Amino acid sequence: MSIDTTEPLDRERAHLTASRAALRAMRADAESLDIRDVSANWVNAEVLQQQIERRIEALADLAHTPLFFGRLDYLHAPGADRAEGAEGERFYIGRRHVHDADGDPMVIDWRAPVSQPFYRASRKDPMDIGMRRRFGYTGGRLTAYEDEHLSDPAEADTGSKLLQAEIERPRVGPMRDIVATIQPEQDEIVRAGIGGTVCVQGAPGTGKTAVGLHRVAYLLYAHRERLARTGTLVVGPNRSFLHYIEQVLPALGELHVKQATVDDLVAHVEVRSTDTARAARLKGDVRMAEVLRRAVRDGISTPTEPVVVVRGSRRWRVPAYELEEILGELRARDIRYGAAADALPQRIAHAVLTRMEAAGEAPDDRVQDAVARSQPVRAAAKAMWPPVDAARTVLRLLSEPEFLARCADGLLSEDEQKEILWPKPGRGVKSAPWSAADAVLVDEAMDLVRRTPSLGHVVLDEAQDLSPMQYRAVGRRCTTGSATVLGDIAQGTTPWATASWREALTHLGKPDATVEELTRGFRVPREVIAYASRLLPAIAPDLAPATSVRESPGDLRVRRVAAEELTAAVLAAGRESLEREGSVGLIAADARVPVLAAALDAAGVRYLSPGEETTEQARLTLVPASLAKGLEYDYVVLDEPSAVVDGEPDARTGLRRLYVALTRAVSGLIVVHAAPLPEQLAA
Ligand SMILES: Nc1ncnc2c1ncn2[C@@H]1O[C@H](COP(=O)(O)OP(=O)(O)OP(=O)(O)O)[C@@H](O)[C@H]1O
Repeated sequence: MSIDTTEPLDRERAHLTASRAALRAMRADAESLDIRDVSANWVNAEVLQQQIERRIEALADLAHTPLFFGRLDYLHAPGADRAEGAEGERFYIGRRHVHDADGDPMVIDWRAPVSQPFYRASRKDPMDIGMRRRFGYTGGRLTAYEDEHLSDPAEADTGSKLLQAEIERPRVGPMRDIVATIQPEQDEIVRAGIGGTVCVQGAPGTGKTAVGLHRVAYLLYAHRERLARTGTLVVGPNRSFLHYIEQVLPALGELHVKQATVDDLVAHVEVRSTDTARAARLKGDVRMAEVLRRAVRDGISTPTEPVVVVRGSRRWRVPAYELEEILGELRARDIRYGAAADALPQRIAHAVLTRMEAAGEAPDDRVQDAVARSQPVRAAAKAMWPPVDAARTVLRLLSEPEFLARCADGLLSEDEQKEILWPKPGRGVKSAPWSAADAVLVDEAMDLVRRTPSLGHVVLDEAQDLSPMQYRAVGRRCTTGSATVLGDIAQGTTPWATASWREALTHLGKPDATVEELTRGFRVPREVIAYASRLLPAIAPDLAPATSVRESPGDLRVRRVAAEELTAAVLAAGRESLEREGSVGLIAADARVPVLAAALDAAGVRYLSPGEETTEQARLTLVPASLAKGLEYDYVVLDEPSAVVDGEPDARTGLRRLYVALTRAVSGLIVVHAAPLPEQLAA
């Protein structure tokens, strides 16, 4: 390996300049396209114009994201049969494809098959690569390169300094893409086929979120048309997290991926109350799916009267027993409640038509439609299979003890039923005291009535925190597509957090998904992860601690102070951290946040809320422990660990919350406490 700054660098800079010029020309071409002559009608023209505008948008030259970050020199032309004399080819690898005026590639998209060896080739398997070159940039300027001759046995494998520099880079601002340094084990997940669902268990900072986002970008490249039709979605735990990650995909040229929380997906009713932990757990229990199925079907009733249809001078009669048969058949079929309701009048009409034919008439489809729409048939169908409003059904379930008892018979104990009933019955869908867990029930009920449309691919981040009913809600949004499920059992902080990925995947409707594990940590320094891992035996005994790829051991300090000095000491630690480069996160139990906010205000220290972008001027964020998940800061000051633990309904959840808070630091962690540390940490 060599880091060189002489002449070859000039050649590479020249290629960069030429590539940027080529990109500008591509954009100018797109801008000057005149579609008036080629599109026959205005609908086509509109669609075409939109596509062109998207292309122009995607071709923007972003000053701070280098156009290419790597180069591959193949030993032979890819695809050529490697005959002697076949010439090797050189490819520059970047965030998007750039070609010159003749259409020859100047930069290859990182997602293209020829780019793959950039991420995967090794000395063991050089993948026909003679040389792999990585480029280093400083403020948009190409300043260094690093070569590996993978087939040269004499060259020592010393690891990449540029990779190391990228990992150690001080953090400011939102999450960035890792496209220049995706690691082989990450690349395998990024490029896994679209057909299957992949679940990734990974310790804090192993790149789960990064991998999930790059996977979406990869799938959009490899299956652009299909996914443009069906759509893609990234699901994250909360708004601040979504703000933190929202610029990664646009930087990769993907501007149209939806991002949402689970609550957003099921926002059919206004959430205005909170459940007890026990009620929320019960409402998230998978038994509720069957309770709801019964509730939705509760109104179905066996006919006792025949249907009589009058046409002209004749009366046609379908007896009750035959109606009952039709009903039985519909009940047994695995179709949505609403679809069955739509089908029922047609079925009854069919029975009428059979009678007409038997009597020598020759009715056609129009007659069948007319019969199906006739008043007696519609009335009978409505009585047998009444229309259902999903939200009203759930409202009744949570308001009427007898209705709940009927639907939950043999599923929920009396005690459990009491627990989930609202203290006061809801009056109407608009004003009822819906909780977040109730909204998920409404979503399930809606899907029982009408099938929820499925997307092509869904990425589910921080998946460990979902309840079985929430997994089902996400799962029905990818029934015909696939999913990437990312999480860490040790970071599960909801009372219903999953204990097993197999189980979670079953609820999601993807029981055959493959489960991969990532163990190399890119965020948390060695000493800090070792400290946090003291909690693992108590919170997730089956998981191995992550290893850290960071060279610096990290800066870990634990300070005990007198109770009355706690806030001042935390403030001092915050100030101390601000003297270093990069972002600072002051993490505290939610209940401690107002006190710390007041202290920061009084001291004139400017601070942000999670999700607000850190800048060179505003680098300190005050983070309630409940929002720390998924975020990272260069330096973390952790206020009173025992308060973080005590903020949760049970000790295990508390320790998991603490584990999340302890694993947000990139460079250093200062723990400040007045109360004794939790014994697992003090050990
Ligand atoms: N291959 C890589 N090259 C450079 N940086 C990386 C790489 N993989 C991950 N990182 C960085 O490591 C940090 C942690 O990544 P990420 O947030 O994706 O981890 P995570 O597994 O989702 O963590 P958590 O469990 O805490 O949510 C991020 O700053 C990310 O950019």
